[in-house]
Amino acid sequence: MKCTGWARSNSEAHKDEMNNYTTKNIIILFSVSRFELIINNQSNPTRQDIIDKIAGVDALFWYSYERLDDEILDAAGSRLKVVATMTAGLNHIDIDAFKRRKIPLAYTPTVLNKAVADVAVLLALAASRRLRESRIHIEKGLWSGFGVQYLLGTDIENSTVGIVGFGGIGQTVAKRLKAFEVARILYSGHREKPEGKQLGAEFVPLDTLLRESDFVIVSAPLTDETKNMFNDSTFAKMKPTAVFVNIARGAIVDQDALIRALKNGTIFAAGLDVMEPEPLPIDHELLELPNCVLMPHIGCATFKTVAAVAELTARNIILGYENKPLLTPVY
Ligand SMILES: O=C(O)[C@H](O)CO
Repeated sequence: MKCTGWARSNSEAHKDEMNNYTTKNIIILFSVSRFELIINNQSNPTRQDIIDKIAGVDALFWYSYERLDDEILDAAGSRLKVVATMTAGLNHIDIDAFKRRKIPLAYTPTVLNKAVADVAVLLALAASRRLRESRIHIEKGLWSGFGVQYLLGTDIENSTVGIVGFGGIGQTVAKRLKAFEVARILYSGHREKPEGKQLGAEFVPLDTLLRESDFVIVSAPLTDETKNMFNDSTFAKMKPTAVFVNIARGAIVDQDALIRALKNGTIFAAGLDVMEPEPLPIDHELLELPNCVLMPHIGCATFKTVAAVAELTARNIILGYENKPLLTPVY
């Protein structure tokens, strides 16, 4: 049995990390199930690199945002029995192609909720307390000492926080926010969730959320409906003191509109773990904005979480190969 894994690591350090903390468990799991594991250690494999190497595998362990579609499934060939993506997001996958071919497909919801929610809170605090600007002040010698008006930020205590997309990650963010004694948690989405009441969160229309929130945190999946959902008109509805956080997918935001909103003071600040494109070019305008805190899409990147996500992916592959029900099937 052959299974191929594709890492998206783009630095030697990241690769070592993968090897030490993630691949070790996977190798053990696969070897006891008598899989031959072909590990791709190539930094930034191109689509063609992937296509060239996956012919004849029984399973794909997908750790990449490369589109997973008919072309890839054709390249893998008729032996392919199961595919598992090491992501909670599914926007890079043509799910219909899997359904048509009846190939089991697994993903990794839930296990990364806490790590990603932590990053949402981290970015909310970092942006509201002007972390990037503060660092610039120190580096450039602009720190002139104590000043009553110096680098004032906005408080999270007693604030209204709006969460757009109240799935597992959004709900975990709400749990964490309790510790900060926020005044209200609002959420929007397709429907009211039973967990909302338990968490003391109010289901409101998006416009209400935008108008009333001091922090707007996006944790919705990227779909045709959410693509560019944050644009000039959405930002215009937000408070000029609002902090915008995105830990979901960059394409949910019209990034040029966000840059305008940050430059013009339409909103106060932003914290982003995701952007477009990824990796962000080093001369991108987002990097020049003092009121924008950026992280390179590492929401789930803790040693423990990545290991758990990798293990779940491997277990799904083994189950799928043995024709058993997947732990976390996509469909
Ligand atoms: O979809 C996911 O799993 C997250 O974006 C982690 O990278």
